Amino acid sequence: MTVDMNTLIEQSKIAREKAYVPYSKFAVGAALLAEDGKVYLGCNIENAGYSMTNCAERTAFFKAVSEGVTKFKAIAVVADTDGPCAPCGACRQVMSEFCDANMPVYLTNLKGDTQQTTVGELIPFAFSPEDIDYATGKSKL
Ligand SMILES: O=c1ccn([C@H]2C[C@H](O)[C@@H](CO)O2)c(=O)[nH]1
Ligand SMILES: [Zn+2]
Repeated sequence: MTVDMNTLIEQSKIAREKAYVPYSKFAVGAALLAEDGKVYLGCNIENAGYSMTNCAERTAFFKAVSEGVTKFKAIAVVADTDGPCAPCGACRQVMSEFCDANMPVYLTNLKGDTQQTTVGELIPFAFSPEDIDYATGKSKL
């Protein structure tokens, strides 16, 4: 069974319910569809040392990658925002590490506004693994 956009968005709302956000109270959920059809859920996890906070999107990616899953087909992100919730720069960089530029990203909110974009649109001209020359440790750019 393939997971469609609406199912992935519903899953992201379920993920959001687990958000640990005592400081910002801004709960975010993400649902990441892996190539094999499995969905990895992520929520944001805050910390009294604010900078240790992990976003919902990266939680989902790190759960999958830590289980050996590194290929993905789509991700949905949801928050209680006026417009569709946009991922931060750190999450865009992580997306660019593991996803093709044309991978769909569904940005949504609790009201149901949905904006479909792609990883490449969110992070054009990304620094990627191909930019590093591992023989010399220097950038190829
Ligand atoms: O796309 C986003 C944007 C923000 N946050 C989290 C980080 C922090 O916990 C809270 C406020 O920035 O929202 C996410 O999880 N994903
Ligand atoms: Zn983020």
